[in-house]
Amino acid sequence: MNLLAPVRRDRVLAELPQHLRKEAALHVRRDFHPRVTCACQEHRTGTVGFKISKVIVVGDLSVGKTCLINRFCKDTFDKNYKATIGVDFEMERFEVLGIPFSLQLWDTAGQERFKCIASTYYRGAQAIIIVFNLNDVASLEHTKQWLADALKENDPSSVLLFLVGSKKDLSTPAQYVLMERDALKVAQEMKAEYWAVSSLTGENVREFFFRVAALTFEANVLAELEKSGARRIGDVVRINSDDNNLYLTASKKKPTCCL
Ligand SMILES: Nc1nc2c(ncn2[C@@H]2O[C@H](COP(=O)(O)OP(=O)(O)OP(=O)(O)O)[C@@H](O)[C@H]2O)c(=O)[nH]1
Ligand SMILES: [Mg+2]
Repeated sequence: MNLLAPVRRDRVLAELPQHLRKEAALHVRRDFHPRVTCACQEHRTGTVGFKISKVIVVGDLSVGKTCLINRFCKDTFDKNYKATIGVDFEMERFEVLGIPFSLQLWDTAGQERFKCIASTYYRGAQAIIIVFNLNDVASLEHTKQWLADALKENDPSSVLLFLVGSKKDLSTPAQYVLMERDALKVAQEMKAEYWAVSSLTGENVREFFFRVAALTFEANVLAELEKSGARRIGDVVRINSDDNNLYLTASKKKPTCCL
């Protein structure tokens, strides 16, 4: 893979992609954080343009993790089940607000016998995608355990969480409504952003990964700004301490400028 090849035109993000459900979103701002927009305009994003952010995808066997990644990265869908053995990964390059940004998508095995190998790849993730099957309530219940395992290897205070219901094409509207109600509750408990997708039809797949790329990028730039001391003392820059953040955890002081 050539890291220097131009970014595909359909991987260019000029605006913040929106959440699916406001009840379970990482934040509900319409635009990128003003500091991020400002830093990108001035090319003050530190190492973000050169960084590859790691995203891990976990969940029960056969919920559709591999199909989800393949639909987005290769625009393909295979109706035959081929279990992932250990892990697999795909690299996807974006341009966000004019800055190159790459996501490394780690597709892990859901089968118990491969879990041990897969879990050795959990460390250092900037985002965790927990997938369940919208037509299988047990797979939703198991997401809590998948999350707990993934968090053992990562910093819970900085990692972004996404709870994704798969195989939306297989549920009737009435079944979907019931499942979504439960899934939103789980997402809120986890402080995860909720999505529902179909890799067969492609519904919401692109929107979802664009959101992952945008929020991971935004968190990275904010962390860089914080690290580089480009903030004023007492002006805490944290993605999870924003006014519009539903999962508010810390007290905050509103930024008054983009520095
Ligand atoms: N109808 C439908 N079938 C799907 C969808 N996504 C995946 N599948 C099917 O579900 C089965 C399992 O999909 P995979 O993507 O291999 O599942 P996985 O989560 O990667 O499984 P492991 O690698 O064992 O953990 C395959 O037969 C897919 O064709 C979807 O959106 N709709
Ligand atoms: Mg797989």
